[in-house]
Amino acid sequence: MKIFLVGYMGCGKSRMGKKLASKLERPFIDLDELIQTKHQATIPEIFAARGENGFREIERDTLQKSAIANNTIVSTGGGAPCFFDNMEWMNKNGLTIFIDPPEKVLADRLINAKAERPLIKGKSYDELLAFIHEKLAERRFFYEQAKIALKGVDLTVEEVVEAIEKENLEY
Ligand SMILES: Nc1ncnc2c1ncn2[C@@H]1O[C@H](COP(=O)(O)OP(=O)(O)O)[C@@H](O)[C@H]1O
Ligand SMILES: O=C(O)C1=C[C@@H](OP(=O)(O)O)[C@@H](O)[C@H](O)C1
Ligand SMILES: [Mg+2]
Repeated sequence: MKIFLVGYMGCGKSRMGKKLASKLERPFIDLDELIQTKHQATIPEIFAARGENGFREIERDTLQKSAIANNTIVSTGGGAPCFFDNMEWMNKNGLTIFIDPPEKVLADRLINAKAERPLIKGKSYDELLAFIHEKLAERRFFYEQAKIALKGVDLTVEEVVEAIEKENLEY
């Protein structure tokens, strides 16, 4: 089945997805990269041209209508599970994994990776921490619908595989 990595910006979905795909010898797709390729524009350009609502429609269509192959590891964008019926759709179509490090770890990672993320562009460290705190509280409701939740800061790919195997699922 497909495996979907979900969680807040900076939790490591893109990085872990690549590693997991390589470990399991499966194809890998980063949803944001697929969106950028399909639309020949960067995520900030799409936000600027169509607003967040426009981006969310593209995101839903790319997730649900791209015929992503069945055994693919998919790293989603942080907002993907929180709009439309995306979380329900992912749970119906694969195994969902929520990566959940502490808020301060997210802020420490994101402070140097703001430019490509329009929602946090230009924020100071304190503003970023406050923003993460507020948004994560809203988004947790969706992330927690994932089949597997993994806390941990330095999560290894082996720990992710172990958690999947513990579920005793065909994957
Ligand atoms: N376990 C980790 N240890 C150190 N840095 C990490 C870890 N996971 C992610 N990062 C770094 O944090 C930033 C965000 O990671 P990324 O995989 O893009 O997260 P996401 O896709 O969830 O937004 C990147 O610079 C990445 O290299
Ligand atoms: O959390 C969000 O709403 C977003 C997260 C980003 O992906 P990452 O979670 O991979 O940073 C990207 O989809 C876009 O900037 C919006
Ligand atoms: Mg990512």
